[in-house]
Amino acid sequence: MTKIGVLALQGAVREHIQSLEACGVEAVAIKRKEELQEVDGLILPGGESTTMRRLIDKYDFMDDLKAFASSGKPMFGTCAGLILLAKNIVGYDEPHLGLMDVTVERNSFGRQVDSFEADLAINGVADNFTAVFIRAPHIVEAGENVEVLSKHNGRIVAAREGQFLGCSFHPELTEDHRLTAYFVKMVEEAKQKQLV
Ligand SMILES: NC(=O)CC[C@H](N)C(=O)O
Repeated sequence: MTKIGVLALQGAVREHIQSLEACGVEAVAIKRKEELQEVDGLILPGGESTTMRRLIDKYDFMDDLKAFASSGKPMFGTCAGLILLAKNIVGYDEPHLGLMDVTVERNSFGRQVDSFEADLAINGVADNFTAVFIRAPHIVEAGENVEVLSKHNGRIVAAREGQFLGCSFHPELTEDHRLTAYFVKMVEEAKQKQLV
């Protein structure tokens, strides 16, 4: 059975686990780097990217997360998780994981509006997806191999580059599991390829 991990250092872990289970796969909270070996794909949840980065360093996850990516297994970064995945972060000299060819800007929907909902069209996923944004980043620039999946008010809020999927919002906070299901499919396809 396909098994997907959710990095459980901080942030919205339980809701992602429930969403994955609703999609019919086994889901595990990853608290130790050794546990990465058990899973076929990984979700980096929303939360606070600077805190998550601190915990990645504290629990010595960095090399193992990069090795996970090098093995070709899919990774899905949501909100703070997208910031962790990005190769460039506006205002920072260094990225965190630096895996996905996008530039992101943190807290980029204005300070007055901490959170809001928007109906999005997401390519290959849904025509009408209610997305919850919480102090969300957006993708300022996407590399040539990045497929833009969704925009909100002209700003890129979901994208895919091969094994990497990222979104600005929190897909785990509603009962709509279609974006999680899209990631599950990515993981199943990658797993299939490795078996052949
Ligand atoms: N909901 C979220 O994940 C917010 C992300 C947070 N603003 C950050 O920069 O890490």
